[in-house]
Amino acid sequence: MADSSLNNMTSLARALSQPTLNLTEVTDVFSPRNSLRHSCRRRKLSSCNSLECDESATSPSAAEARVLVLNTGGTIGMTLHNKVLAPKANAFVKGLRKLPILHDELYAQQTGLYQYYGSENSLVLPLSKGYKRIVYTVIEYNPLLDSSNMTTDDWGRIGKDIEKNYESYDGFVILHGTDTMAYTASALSFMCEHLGKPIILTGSQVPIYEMRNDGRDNLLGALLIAGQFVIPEVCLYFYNKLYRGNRVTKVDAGSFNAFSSPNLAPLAVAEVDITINWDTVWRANTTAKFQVSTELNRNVGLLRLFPGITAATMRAFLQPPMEGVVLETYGSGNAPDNRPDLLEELKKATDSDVIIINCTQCLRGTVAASYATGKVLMDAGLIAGGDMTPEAALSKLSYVLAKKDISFDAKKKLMARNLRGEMISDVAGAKLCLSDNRFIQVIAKALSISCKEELEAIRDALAPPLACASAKIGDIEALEALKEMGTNMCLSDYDGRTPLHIAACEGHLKLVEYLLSHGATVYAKDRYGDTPLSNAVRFRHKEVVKLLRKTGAHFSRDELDEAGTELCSLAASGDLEGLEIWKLAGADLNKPGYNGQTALQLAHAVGKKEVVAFLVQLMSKKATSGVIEFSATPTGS
Ligand SMILES: NC(=O)C[C@H](N)C(=O)O
Repeated sequence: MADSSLNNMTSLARALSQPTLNLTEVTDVFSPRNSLRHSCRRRKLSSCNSLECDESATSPSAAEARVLVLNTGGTIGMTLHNKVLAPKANAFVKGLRKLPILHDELYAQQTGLYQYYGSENSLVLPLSKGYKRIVYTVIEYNPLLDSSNMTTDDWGRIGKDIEKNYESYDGFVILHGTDTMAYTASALSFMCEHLGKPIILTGSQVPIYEMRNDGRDNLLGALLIAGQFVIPEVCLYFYNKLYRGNRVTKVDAGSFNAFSSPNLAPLAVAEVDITINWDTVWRANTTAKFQVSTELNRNVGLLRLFPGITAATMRAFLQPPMEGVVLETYGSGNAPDNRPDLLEELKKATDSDVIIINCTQCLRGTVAASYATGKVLMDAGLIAGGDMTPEAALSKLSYVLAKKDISFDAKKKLMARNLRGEMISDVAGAKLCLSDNRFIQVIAKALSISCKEELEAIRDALAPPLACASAKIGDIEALEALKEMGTNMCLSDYDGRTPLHIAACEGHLKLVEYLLSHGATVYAKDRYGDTPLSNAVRFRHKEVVKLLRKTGAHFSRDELDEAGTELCSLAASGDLEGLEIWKLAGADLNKPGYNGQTALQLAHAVGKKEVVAFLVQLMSKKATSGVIEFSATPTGS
């Protein structure tokens, strides 16, 4: 342990002493801007000169973020009908337009927002404290549902809508009734595989149309987080807190503070500032592309143990077609060990391939094999559900049991494993404590710092530039050391540049792979609005482009807007390699440039025959997952 810390220190020291490690240089790797590119991006933002649209709102090209809102129903949009609350169709967006905290009509008009986004359901928040404009589009479901009416089919529809729109938005907000919100949030957390963007469920206890209501704050908070932070999780936002979706349960029907996450601290709190608890945020750790698995097994159920339950009740519940059961047991996962009749029913069910998960009825705590009354359940073949909520355990069963391509044993193993942060993992507790880290200790001593909060503050201040510096020279060991300190690989330097941006510029494929497997996000945008993908394209790192594409990276809307002009300039200069890499990165070669001409038309007009031939060949090939199936040597003319 001491040795490896010392090694890590050595490699960090090495990173720090590299002559190439001038931090200004590192972060300036991509600073020079092409003014044409940037003026193309700005819609009509620069013509906006009202007091509402101050300079900071209009000058940086990365100032707008897009969020898709799926309105499924719930109290937030309900009105009274015959003295009871029920959803009201086609009223929500109209209502929002009248609320200045949720829509800035002047900005929308002056920047041509409606024409640009082409939707009457597009709205825009006032400028955020972080100088972002969050433009959001609302899709209203028909019918709108009280969440008590939700089924697994509705979960599938939400999942598919997110999948369909994934590349066009920075984040997603799902408006949902509170009654079954914890179930939907849990289910979506499993259904959304390799998620890289925030999906935030919210709703309210009082309709947004009423004078005193919690809907406005909840919606505003969810939008601000979804538009400003790359939290790659299905979350639930309520009463100023952002929770991991599969950790929550509804605990209060009469309070604005309706949800609790008993076994996991909130991912963020929205107080004077929005503070993200990055140490807790789940990291994607994948190089695979986002997809939604809508296959769910409905033969699952929840059974709450109670004193005096009969064997007949147990038997009836475990009958086919039941395939998976969450047994809500007492305390730390206990059941009577003096009831052989019950234990026999459980054993018979597990022997006939019913998966039974042992979850506690307690709000807080975990299942542990500390009592004889708990051990009998393990002996009967139950799987320990750790500290999972019953909602998470049930939806996980439904998701895992529906998997077609894996064996029954593999399904049991998946149920025991932490898949999306829904339970304490095997390595829980192994998280490195900052005070163990020699590197931080040395700094702390030098600065006479002793308390944990101060140490964390130092780590958070030092880590981003150090990680970018390590990325610049391709030093995985140094990154490893930083990771051991608890550094979040998504943190950016003062230019908004993450280690992944830098590694993509440098073409360090192995390091890009490392970062992607350790929590880096492909959707990070620097202060110029550039993504790691556009950096890799600019510096012609083909393999990095392929890997980023495979992981789901795509050009941002702004980058796509200017692709035509960039392609024309490559065509004009006969830059075949440049054209190929843009195609690899997913650009549409038919996109016209600023004067309406496509790259092909331009090459033709200026007599670049080899470019014409190359483009024709390129356009006939399919670029799937960043691979174009042809050789780069152009043929014919
Ligand atoms: N507050 C709410 O949203 C409760 C409502 N019954 C629902 O779940 O849709």
